[in-house]
Amino acid sequence: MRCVETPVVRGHPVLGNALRMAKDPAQFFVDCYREHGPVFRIRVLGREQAVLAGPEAAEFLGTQEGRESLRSREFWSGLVDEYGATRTLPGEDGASHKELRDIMRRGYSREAIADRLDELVAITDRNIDRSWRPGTTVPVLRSMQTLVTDQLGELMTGAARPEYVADIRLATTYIINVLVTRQRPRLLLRDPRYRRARRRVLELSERMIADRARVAAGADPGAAPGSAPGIKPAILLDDLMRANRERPTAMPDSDLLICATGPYVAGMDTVANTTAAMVYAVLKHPGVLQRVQQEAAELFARPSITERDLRGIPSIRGALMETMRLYPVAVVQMRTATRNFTFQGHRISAGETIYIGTTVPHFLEEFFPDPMRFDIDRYEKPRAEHLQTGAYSPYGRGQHVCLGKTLADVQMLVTMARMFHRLDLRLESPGYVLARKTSPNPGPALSFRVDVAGHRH
Ligand code: HEM
Repeated sequence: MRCVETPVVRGHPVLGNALRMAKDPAQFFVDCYREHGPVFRIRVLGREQAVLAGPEAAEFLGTQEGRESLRSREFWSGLVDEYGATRTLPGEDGASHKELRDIMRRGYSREAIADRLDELVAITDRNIDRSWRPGTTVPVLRSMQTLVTDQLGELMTGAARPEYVADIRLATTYIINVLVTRQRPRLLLRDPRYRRARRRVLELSERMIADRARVAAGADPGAAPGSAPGIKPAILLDDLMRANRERPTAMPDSDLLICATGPYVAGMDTVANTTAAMVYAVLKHPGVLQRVQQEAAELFARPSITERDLRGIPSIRGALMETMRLYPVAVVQMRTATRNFTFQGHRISAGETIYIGTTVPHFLEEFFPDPMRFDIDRYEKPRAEHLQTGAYSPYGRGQHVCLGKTLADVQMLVTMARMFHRLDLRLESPGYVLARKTSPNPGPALSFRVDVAGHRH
């Protein structure tokens, strides 16, 4: 079969497409797709890579051909080496990936959080009372990072560890920027601030595991020197430790250490960016805010909330889904070609670095009419625009599709419902346009602040 010549996106002689991509990655890939079609090549700092974009590319990730043609290993090998592990979940493929995913499935599932929604509300309240006081101006992204780390720590690892928030944040930033997306040079890993954060995160892992072992042994972890009081259930950590005990070749000590902090690396920045963007998007649309607050008032009129109750909040769910469509945290999925293959008539060679532009359809008129409009009613039947083939992929696609996606949905729905219920927030001015950053993940800039006009409840 004759192959089509793959277009190369024009760019700066030295920087290639780096600047355009760094400015607004989602828009960059949409523009390229419009100009060049579903396959094109870009150059970033001297490296050329293929991009497969659009609905067919998103679907391709989930097909057998896609699974056999693409692998994730290279993108995560830097992290594995840096932390002395043998493998990580996002960096494995095929049977090895399945084995790890099976070990972690229960811990990352809705089961980990389903009967703990009141606890989630209590953690949110604790953060509101501490950091969102009436009359103050709050840096939204930082505050959401703190809140999310508090939630993930308590719900997934058994105890909130506020003293480690700054270290987790810093280490995660370096991991994503230097080791995974490689937007920054490796030299930065020598930065003493990173070295300290890395040490502290490993120390956190060791503490979590030691505390959990004491719980399993029946000791009161609150009484043990150096351990956090009030240890809670932690399915993920328990399952990881069981695998470590019973199948040490599948989960050696070195991998246990890095897997234990997985929820933070996978969940902190993604959830904080998304919820911060949702704060902006909802405040920017007063009609949406009103509907969100109405549903939240009904939700919290109940003495206790369950997962079932979350089915009755279509406006809040629509606002979250619309935020994830317009402000995707994971714009592309990064892969390497395992073999030569043809996609849409274009030849891709084994060993090539590939970006799969799964979120390009989020911005296409043919899937989402008036795509830049924040329209929270797109997701209810009969419209259900997201259900069109390949249209909506905020959590990725295929075998690496976000393992925590149901948990993340629940976490974000409850958190946002609670915050809009309790807080009277205002944008700097009604005309304010969100300042955005792209590193380590795309999201609201650190400068994004809101005024807390008061507490509603
Ligand atoms: C806004 C929230 C989130 C978004 C947008 C998101 C997005 C994603 C995406 C796109 C991937 C696939 C990456 C790839 O294919 O290379 C992924 C993987 C993953 N996510 Fe999430 N995520 C979110 C929150 C969470 C949370 C809260 C957790 C758990 C606490 C989590 C755990 C994971 C895990 C364990 C994987 C690796 C799955 C695998 O490789 O098999 N995520 N996420």
